[in-house]
Amino acid sequence: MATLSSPSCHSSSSSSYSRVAPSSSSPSSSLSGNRGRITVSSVPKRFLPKKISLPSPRYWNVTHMQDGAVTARAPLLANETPLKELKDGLLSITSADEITDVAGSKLDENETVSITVVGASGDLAKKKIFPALFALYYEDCLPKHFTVFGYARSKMTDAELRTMVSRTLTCRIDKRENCNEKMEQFLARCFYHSGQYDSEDNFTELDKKLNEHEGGRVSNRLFYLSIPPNIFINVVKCASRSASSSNGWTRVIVEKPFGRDSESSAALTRGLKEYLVEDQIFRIDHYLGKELVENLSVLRFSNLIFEPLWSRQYIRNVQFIFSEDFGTEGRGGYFDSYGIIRDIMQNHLLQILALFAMETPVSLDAEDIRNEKVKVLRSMKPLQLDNVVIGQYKSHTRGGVKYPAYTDDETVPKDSLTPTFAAAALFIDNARWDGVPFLMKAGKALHTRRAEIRVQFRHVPGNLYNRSLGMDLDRATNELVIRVQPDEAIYLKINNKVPGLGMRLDRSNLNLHYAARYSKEIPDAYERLLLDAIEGERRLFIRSDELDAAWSLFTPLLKELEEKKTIPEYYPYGSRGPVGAHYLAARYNVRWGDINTEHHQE
Ligand SMILES: NC(=O)C1=CN([C@@H]2O[C@H](COP(=O)(O)OP(=O)(O)OC[C@H]3O[C@@H](n4cnc5c(N)ncnc54)[C@H](OP(=O)(O)O)[C@@H]3O)[C@@H](O)[C@H]2O)C=CC1
Ligand SMILES: O=C1O[C@H](COP(=O)(O)O)[C@@H](O)[C@H](O)[C@H]1O
Repeated sequence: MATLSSPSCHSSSSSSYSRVAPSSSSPSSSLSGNRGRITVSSVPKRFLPKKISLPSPRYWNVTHMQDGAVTARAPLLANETPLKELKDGLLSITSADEITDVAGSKLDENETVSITVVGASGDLAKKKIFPALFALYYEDCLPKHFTVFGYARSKMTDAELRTMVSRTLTCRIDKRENCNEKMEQFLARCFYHSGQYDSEDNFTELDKKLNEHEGGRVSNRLFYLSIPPNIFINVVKCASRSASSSNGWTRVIVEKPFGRDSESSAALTRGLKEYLVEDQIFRIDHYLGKELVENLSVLRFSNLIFEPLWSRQYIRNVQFIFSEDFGTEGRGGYFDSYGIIRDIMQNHLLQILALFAMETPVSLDAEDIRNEKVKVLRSMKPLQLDNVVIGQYKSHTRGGVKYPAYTDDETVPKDSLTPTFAAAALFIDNARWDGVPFLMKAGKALHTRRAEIRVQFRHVPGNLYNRSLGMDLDRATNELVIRVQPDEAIYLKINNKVPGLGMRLDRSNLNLHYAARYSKEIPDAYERLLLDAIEGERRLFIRSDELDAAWSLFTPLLKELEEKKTIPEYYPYGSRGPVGAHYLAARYNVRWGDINTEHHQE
């Protein structure tokens, strides 16, 4: 029998999460997946929630409790499996081998998952979605019975889709064994149906094909909307009316942008909810699937040393930095009606900020985490124009190579004022963060590609070594850096003595460098998120109230920028961006942490 320990998609979750409310009076209340076994020891009944939404079996949650019977749910299991009865108010489960195989070969003989990539001919599908699905297949994370369907208007045969997909598939550096064989097996499960996005008839044809592949099993269907947002509702309408599952679940992954402002986002949500309930909607923000973003909560909540420092008392400022060393090449048409604030800040950076600043959630359950994130977002003041700097890249020639201006893109109007760079100062009006500047900076066509979180700590009060630290005490404060990409790392800058008989201080890094620490290749964010959607785990997807709160912060500013036709500060392609970002930070006595990196080995 396959067990939890075998597929590597489980190795990352060798310890799992309990839904049981933490309490000092609770006896051992952990629910841990340990090499194929679930161990729950002596959890008092009062700590078990009455009703739990669909769980992720990767995290092996107890899902349901009724009349004293406790059940856990595996990913693709139609019927919940009773584990053991509650006795005297205590749950005592030591082994649950009968629900071991997440990939489903034992448990879901009668179940199937069909993944339809709508917009299969597009850039995202080729670049990210098909490769992520293959990676999941390679890692044995997909259920035994699964089918992938590409759907788009372009005419293509199954064979042509397979050829297109095969060009983008790669094996992990650390896993090349049987790679070609696995690719062939995966491609044999990929099919294509050409159709219009607003044709119920075309979706009925798709439904027929899906039924044939599902072969009478319980059908679970995931639709990935990898299409421009103006056709989301058409597709959801047709898919839900003509191609949703009749006896299993139907879920829809929606790609950003989720609107342009509060009103359009609310309209999109209303439109989606005409055909789907909130639990069927998986709004993806792929930054939430990145390894180091996922690690943020682990770092905070499983290490004693960080959480006590995580407040205005010890933290001077926090910085969220995103930069790309290329422009909008190829995506100018989309980008020009959104700009960098909507493209990166309102979603990716704000989501990371919410995770960074939230209070400890009651549990790792999706709703508990999302509740805390919403609270942070709702505690923030809408962004003010004078707390924002915007920029746009202009052409630049370096080493004989001419790099284009943003407006050189043929799909961008020559007089476009759309920002390709923005810096902003945000504040959270709650007891933990009152007065702490949360700075964001995001830009395209800058000198480097990186995404990181920087936490700058306060000065040491009455520091005995102030004289040895030099004039610039700010630079001598501790700084925690979480480098999301590239070359993932978490490091803490500390002061130390230079070895020798004298007393000279130096700055060094305590460094968790992922490439040095782990030989395993880090999975792409889309792999984690696709697997979560298949398993019904919503923790890393955006709930509609989170989205509303996020738009409320940015909508007034975005409108003001557009109404006033604010002119962006122009910066050369490949530079560090507008100097205005430094003045903005200086207003809050902050220096951007990424500026020093050239002088220090990080
Ligand atoms: N590409 C990326 O890196 C990222 C993309 N996204 C989002 O993911 C979604 C898909 O992105 P991407 O693949 O780049 O998009 P594309 O522009 O490549 O569009 C995907 C497919 O949709 C169809 N399509 C394109 N334009 C239209 C139109 N005006 N009307 C009807 N159908 C159209 C085309 O298929 P056909 O003509 O065959 O029907 C196309 O192949 C978008 O919402 C995007 O914002 C999010 C993050 C990153
Ligand atoms: O969502 C988006 O993200 C990409 C950057 O993603 P990454 O995972 O490569 O860092 C960005 O290029 C794009 O403009 C934006 O829409």
